[in-house]
This record gives sequence, C-alpha cells and structure tokens, in this order.
Amino acid sequence: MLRWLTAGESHGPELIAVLEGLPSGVPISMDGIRADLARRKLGYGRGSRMKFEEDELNLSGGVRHGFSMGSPIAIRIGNTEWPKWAEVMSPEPTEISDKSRGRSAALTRPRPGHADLTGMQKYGFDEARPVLERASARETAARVALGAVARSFLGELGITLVSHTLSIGPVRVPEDRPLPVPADVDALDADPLRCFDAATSERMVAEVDAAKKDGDTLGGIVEVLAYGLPPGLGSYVHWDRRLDARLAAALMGIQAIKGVEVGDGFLTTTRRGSAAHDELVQESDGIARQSDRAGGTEGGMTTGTVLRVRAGMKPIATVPHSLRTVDVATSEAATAHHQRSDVCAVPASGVVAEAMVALVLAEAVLEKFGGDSVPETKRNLDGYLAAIPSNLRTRGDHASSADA
Ligand SMILES: Cc1cc2nc3c(=O)[nH]c(=O)nc-3n(C[C@H](O)[C@H](O)[C@H](O)COP(=O)(O)O)c2cc1C
Ligand SMILES: C=C(O[C@@H]1CC(C(=O)O)=C[C@@H](OP(=O)(O)O)[C@H]1O)C(=O)O
Repeated sequence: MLRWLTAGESHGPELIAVLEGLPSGVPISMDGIRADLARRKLGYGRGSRMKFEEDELNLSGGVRHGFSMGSPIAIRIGNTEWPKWAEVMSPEPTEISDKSRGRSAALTRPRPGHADLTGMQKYGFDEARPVLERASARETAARVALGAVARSFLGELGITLVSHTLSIGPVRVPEDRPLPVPADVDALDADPLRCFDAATSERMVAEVDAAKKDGDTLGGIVEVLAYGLPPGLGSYVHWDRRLDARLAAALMGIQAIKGVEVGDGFLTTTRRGSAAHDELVQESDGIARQSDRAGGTEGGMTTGTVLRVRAGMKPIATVPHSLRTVDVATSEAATAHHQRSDVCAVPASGVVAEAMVALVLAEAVLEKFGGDSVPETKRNLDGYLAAIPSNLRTRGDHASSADA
C-alpha cells in the first residue's frame, strides 16, 4: 500500500511530505527532485513570487546513498522567504512588530473563486489569512517532490510520463498534432508554456500578454501521458478501484482544476458508437487496437496502450482587475484583496498533474504487483506478463520491465 501526506502553509517555514510504502532500491537523487521543483516554477505568466522564492530541498528520511530503503520517504521544502513571515506565521503567540504590520493586516475582502469566504465560515476565522495559507497552490511543491520519487519507481519498471499544455484560454493545440513522447520532455520544458506545438505556443504567449495588460487572468487544459504501462492496473470490480476514477480524483485534487477527461473524454459523447471505440485486430505480434480514443483504460483498468488524461484549470481567482466582493469587517461593498498573483499557472499545473498521475500509478502498480524491493516488484510484473496466454496478448505486453 502506498500512501502520502503533505503539510505546511504557503508562507510557513517549510512544506513537509511523507511517502509510505515505497519498496527499497528506487533511485532517488536530490538533484532529480530539485529539477522537478524547478519545472513546477516555470511557465510564462507566473507571478513575481516564483522568481524570488526558492525551494530548499531536504531529504530527511527513507533514502540512503541514493536509493530508497523501504522506510517512509520524508521530504522538507524550506521557504527562503520565511524570515519575512516569521512573525505573521509564528506558531507561538507573537507581538507583531512594525516591520510585519503590513503583512499581518486582516484580509477581510474575500476573493471570489478562492477558498477565502467559505474557509472563514467553515473554520471560524474572521479573516482569510489562515485559509489562503493552506488553500494556496504553494502546497503543490510538496506533491511534485513526491511525484518525482513515484516517477523514479515507475521508471524502474519501464513506465514514463509526459505532461504538456493543450490550451491556454481560447488558444488550443490543433487536434491533429502528434502526441509528445518521452524523448520530447526536454523540448517541452524549454517551451515557455510547455506546449508541444511551436506556432500554438507563440499564440499562447500573446494571449497571456493580452490578459496581463488587461489586469486579467487565464486558465487552460493540460494533458498527461503515461507510456509503458502493463494491462490490468486498477479494476472494474468496484467503483473505487477503477483507475480512471482514481486518476480523476487525484487530478481534481489539484487547486483550480475543474474538469477531467480520460482519452477523448467529452468529444467521445458526440460520436456514434461505431466511431467511438478502439477496434481490436489480430496482428502477428498480438492483438492491436486500431485507435486510441479511450485513452488507455477500459473498465477502469489500463489496457497497456498509452494512458492519456486531461485536466482543465479555471482562470486564476486573484484577478488584478479586482472582482467585486464584500468587506466582511464592515459589510460594505469592496473589491477583493490583491497583492500579486499568477496571470496563468497552466504550465505549472501540468507538472503537478504529472506528479499526481505518477503517485496514482505507483500505488496501482504496488497493489497489483506488490514487492518490498524493486527487483521483487519487477519479478512479479514479469511473471504476470509472461503468464498472459498467447491468444490474449496485446501488442507490447511482452516488453517486460527487464527492458527498462
Ligand atoms: C500551480 C498553481 C498556481 C496557482 N496560482 C494562483 C495564484 O497565483 N493566485 C490565485 O488566486 N490562485 C492560484 N491558483 C489557484 C488557487 O490555489 C485555487 O483557485 C484556490 O485554492 C481555490 O481552489 P479551487 O479553485 O479548486 O476552488 C494556483 C493553482 C495552481 C495549481
Ligand atoms: C507560491 C506558489 O504559488 C502561489 C499560489 C497561490 C494560490 O493562491 O494558489 C497564490 C500565489 O501566492 P501569493 O498570493 O503569495 O503571491 C502563488 O505564488 C507556488 O506555486 O509555489
């Protein structure tokens, strides 16, 4: 069983993440995790905070000499801005000195679209600071660090993930563009919007510039692909074991994600059945699907073809051209509080989505194949693939983890 938790506030001293249930022998490098943390901060349209704040990575449990030991992985991500917030976010009752007076001003003008107002109602606060500190997507740094570990485990089994930006606001990659493959990851990360289509990326940059100029914000859609999966992760036997359901929940659990699609998703609903599914044909090297409309799952299980899921992000709620709200201290009409914000965080959301998919897949792999060490998990996976009768084999099933 794989489980994970994160803790920590946006302007707290550090974020903390724990991953329990990972086998021994997974290569884990500080540089590898740092590289993913850096990817999460990229993306045209991110706010000024991404430039001055640094993620200070500490690995404080579960890893020795570059490999997991089977014990819980404990990760701390220190926040270099903490000294400025030490009084405002002090865990002990503290006098607020003049230098922190501005930062500690009560946030009584809740932002529509953020957690501010409902969070105050629910947890009994008279201002939004304690709400936004945890609702903030700063927390996604902790998930990305865990995702880097999960990805490394999957990599040992020959499973590779790719994420990319499909749309920003109304600007979308044309449907007929080929899917990026693992070899394209560096090029994707080098693109300002993590978009695989250069012409669309240019239009996306212009769209972000236009929104920024208007004091506005943007959302969009990201896609995560997983290559090298075996058939049969997840199950049809119970709703909460369906892999597509678990992926949807994990993606919806990312701040500001409001829609999830598996494969062709909503587009499929516009097709007739005869043009909606992936027909099976016997080839010399196994049964082959003639298309990939389903996105790599049938009956809540991986089919062994490329997994393809999408997450739709709403526009950032902290709109510089502030939205109407109520000052809950006076009940007067007001504009929502705004200090600074991202104009668009869709590229970063792709990296977070990749991390969430990696965690769900790592969990599903361990459920099916178990193993307390990577070699044991590999043996179990290879044994399963080898035992699939030849008449049931789909193309690619034989590519065992030994090839990873
Ligand atoms: C990577 C990332 C960056 C974000 N940056 C901001 C931001 O700068 N300002 C903001 O208001 N919301 C931002 N959000 C979205 C809010 O965290 C989110 O809207 C809020 O927590 C309320 O949750 P909900 O949108 O799911 O209802 C960001 C989300 C992600 C995933
Ligand atoms: C700090 C991060 O993202 C933050 C997520 C966020 C929000 O409301 O979700 C609001 C912004 O923070 P602030 O309001 O302090 O400028 C973003 O910078 C991060 O991703 O590391």
